Amino acid sequence: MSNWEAGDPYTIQVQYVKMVGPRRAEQLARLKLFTLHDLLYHFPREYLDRSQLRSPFDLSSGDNVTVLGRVLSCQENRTRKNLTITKAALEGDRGVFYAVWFNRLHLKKALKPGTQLYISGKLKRNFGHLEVQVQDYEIITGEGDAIHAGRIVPVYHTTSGITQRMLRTFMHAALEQWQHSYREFLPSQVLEQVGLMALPEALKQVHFPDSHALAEQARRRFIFEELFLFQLQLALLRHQIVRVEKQHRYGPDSRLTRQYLAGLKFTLTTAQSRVVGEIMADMASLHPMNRLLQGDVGSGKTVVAVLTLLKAVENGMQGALMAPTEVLAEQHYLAMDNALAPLGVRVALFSGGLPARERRALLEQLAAGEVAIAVGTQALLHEDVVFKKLAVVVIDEQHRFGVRQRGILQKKGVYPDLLIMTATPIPRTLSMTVYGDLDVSVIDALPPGRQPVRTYFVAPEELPRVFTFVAQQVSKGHQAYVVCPLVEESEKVDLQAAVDLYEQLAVGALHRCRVALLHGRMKRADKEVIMQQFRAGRLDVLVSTTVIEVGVDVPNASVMVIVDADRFGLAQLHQLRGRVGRGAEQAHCILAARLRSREAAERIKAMKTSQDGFYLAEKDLQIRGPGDMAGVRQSGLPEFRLANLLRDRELLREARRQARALISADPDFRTGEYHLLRLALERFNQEGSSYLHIG
Ligand SMILES: Nc1ncnc2c1ncn2[C@@H]1O[C@H](COP(=O)(O)OP(=O)(O)OP(=O)(O)O)[C@@H](O)[C@H]1O
Repeated sequence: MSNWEAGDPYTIQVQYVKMVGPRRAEQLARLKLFTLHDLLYHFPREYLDRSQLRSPFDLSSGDNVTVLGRVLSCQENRTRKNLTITKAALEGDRGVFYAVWFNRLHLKKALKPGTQLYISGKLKRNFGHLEVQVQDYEIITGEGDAIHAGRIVPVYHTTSGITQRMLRTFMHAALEQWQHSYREFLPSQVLEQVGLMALPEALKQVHFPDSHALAEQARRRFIFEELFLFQLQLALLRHQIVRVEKQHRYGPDSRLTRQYLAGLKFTLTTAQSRVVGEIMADMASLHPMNRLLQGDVGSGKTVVAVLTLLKAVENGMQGALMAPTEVLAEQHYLAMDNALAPLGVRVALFSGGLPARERRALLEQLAAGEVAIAVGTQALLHEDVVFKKLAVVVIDEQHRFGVRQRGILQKKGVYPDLLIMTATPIPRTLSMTVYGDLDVSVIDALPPGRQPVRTYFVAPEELPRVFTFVAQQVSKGHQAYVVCPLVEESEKVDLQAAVDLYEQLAVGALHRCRVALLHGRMKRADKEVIMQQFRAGRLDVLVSTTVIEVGVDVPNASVMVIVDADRFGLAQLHQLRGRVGRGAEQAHCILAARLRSREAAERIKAMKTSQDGFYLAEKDLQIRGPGDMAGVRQSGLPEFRLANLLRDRELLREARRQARALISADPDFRTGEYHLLRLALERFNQEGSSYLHIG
C-alpha cells in the first residue's frame, strides 16, 4: 500500500539513494539510518554559516573565511612524511591568494585553470601571501546548488567512515529525488493555526537552509510534528479509556487494608492519606483509573501502592506490580510478601530467571486466581501471562515504561485501574502535558522524623579518610554504599575501576567490614543473593556501579559515598543520595570528585544546598541551559529526536490543544484528509523505541 508518488520513504532502503550504495549503507546502519525516511529525518546537529562571502584581503590571520576564487594554477607536492599537499593559486576580486589542501589525492585534476570555487577554511598570512587552509570547498559547475560552502551548511552526527561531506551529498541527492513526493500529513487547519512550514519545504530548509530564520522555522515544524504525534497518542489513549466502562467493581470490604495498616510501624502521613483517598475515589468510579503518583525519593510511595493493590485483593480480584528492573521487582516482592503473607495474601515474583517449570506452575496459579498479586518487570505484559481477574496495575517509574506499555495492556482488552508511580520531579504544569492523559497525585511531604542527609564534598585524595569514617559507622551498626560511575562508552574501564576499588577496600580500610561488589554485568542470581544479604544486614558495605540507583530501600544504610561524583547528573545524584536517610538515623552523603568544569561545581553546590527534588530539577535546567539536549535525557522525561520538553513547553501546549481538539472531533480519523496522519501515527507508535525514546 503506497501513498507516496515515488515509492514509500519508510521502505526504500538507504542504499538506493544516489551515491550511497551497499557499502556506505552498512556504515549508515551504525547511525540507525536504514531507510530513506531515516536519512531525511537525520537532522543536522548544528549549522555553519558559510554564506557570507568575504574578500580574504579584508581579514586577518586565524579567521574562518568563506571566499570565492578562480583557479589560476595548481600543483601537488609530496612531503617526506608522505603527506600530499595540493596548492592552488586563485584569483579573487582584489588579487591573488592561495588555497591549500592536505592529503586530497586526485584533487588537482579537478582544479583546472579557470575553475570557479568556494572555499571555506582558516586564513593565514604567510610572508605577505594570503593562504586559506581549506576545510571544505565546492566547485561551481553552474548546475545545482552549492552544498558544502558558499551557504549555510549542515553539520550532522556521524560515524567513522562517513564524513560530513558524504552525508551532505547523500542528503542532497535524497532531497532532489524525493523531496516532492513527501506529502504533508499534518491537517491543513493545524498547519495554518500553528503557522507551520509545509513538509517538503521544511525538509529542504532543515538540511540546506536559505537563512537562519528559515532553518529555525523548519525545525519548529519538526518539533511540533513530534509533539503532536505524541499528544495524539495520549489523547487517543484517554479517549478510549473515558469511553470504557469497567468490568469490575469494588465492594465495601476493607478487612485486609485495616489489618495491613495496623501492622505498620508508622501511621500514614497526611500527604499519603490524601493520595490514597484520591486513588480510592478513582477506583470507585465507573471508568478505569489513570493516575500518576509523584513523590520525591523516600516519600513513601510503596505503602500507597500496597493499599491500592489490596483493594483489589480484598474484593476477590488480582493486582500486578511492574518494576523497571529485576532488582527492584525482587525488592518489592520481598517487602510485600513479608507484609502480606501473614494476612493470607499470596504474592508471586515472576522473575526472568525463573526455571520454566516453576514459571509454568506460577502462571497456572495466576490464571486460577490463587496468586493474588503478581510482581515482575515488564515481562508481565507478555502474552502468556493471564490473570483470572486483574483489577489493578501499579507501574513503578513511569519513564522506563511509558505510553506504549499502556497501549499494550489496552490492546489486550484489559482496562485495569492503573497507577503509575514516579520519583522524577517534574513541575506540575509540565507533567500535565507530558502525561497528558493522566490524573496527577503528589506526595508532597516526607515522613516525619527524617533528618536531612548531611552532604559533604571532598577531593579524591581525601577518600582514605572517608573510608575510615565508613568503617566507624559500620562499627556502630550502620551500613553503607560506595558507588562508582558506569558510563556506557567507557564501560570496561569503569567496571574495572569499581572492581579495583572493591578489592582495595576489602583488604585495606574496610578489612574489618563485610564488603561485597555489585554490578550490572553479574549474574542475576548472584545479584539477588547480595541484595538479600545486604537487606538482611549480613553485609556492611556495598560497592556498586549504579544498579542501585532507583528505589532500593534499606533504611539501616546511612552512608553513601559517591566516587567521581562529577560524572553523574544532578537527577542521578539526588536519586543516589535518596538511598540513605530513609530511617530516623542521621545519614551522610559524601561526594568525591575533581571538579573539572563549572557545571560539575554547580551541581555539587546544589546538592549541598538542597534535598528537594523539584528544586534540584529546576537548578539542573539552569545549570545546563535550555539548549542542552542531554539535559532531557537525564531528567527522566521522555526523549525526542528534536523536541525538548522543557525548552519547547509552548509548542507542547499547542500540540496538546490541537491533538485533543482533533480526537474529540474525529477519534476514528474518518475525515479524508486524516488518512496520511493516521499512517504517520501508526508509524510513530511502531517506531516507539527509535523515534520516541520512552524507556
Ligand atoms: N508514613 C510514614 N512514616 C514513617 N516512615 C514511612 C512512612 N511511609 C513510608 N515510610 C518508610 O520510608 C521509607 C521510604 O518509603 P518508600 O520506599 O515507599 O519510598 P519511595 O517513595 O518508594 O521512594 P523511592 O522513590 O526512593 O523508591 C521506607 O522505609 C518506608 O517504610
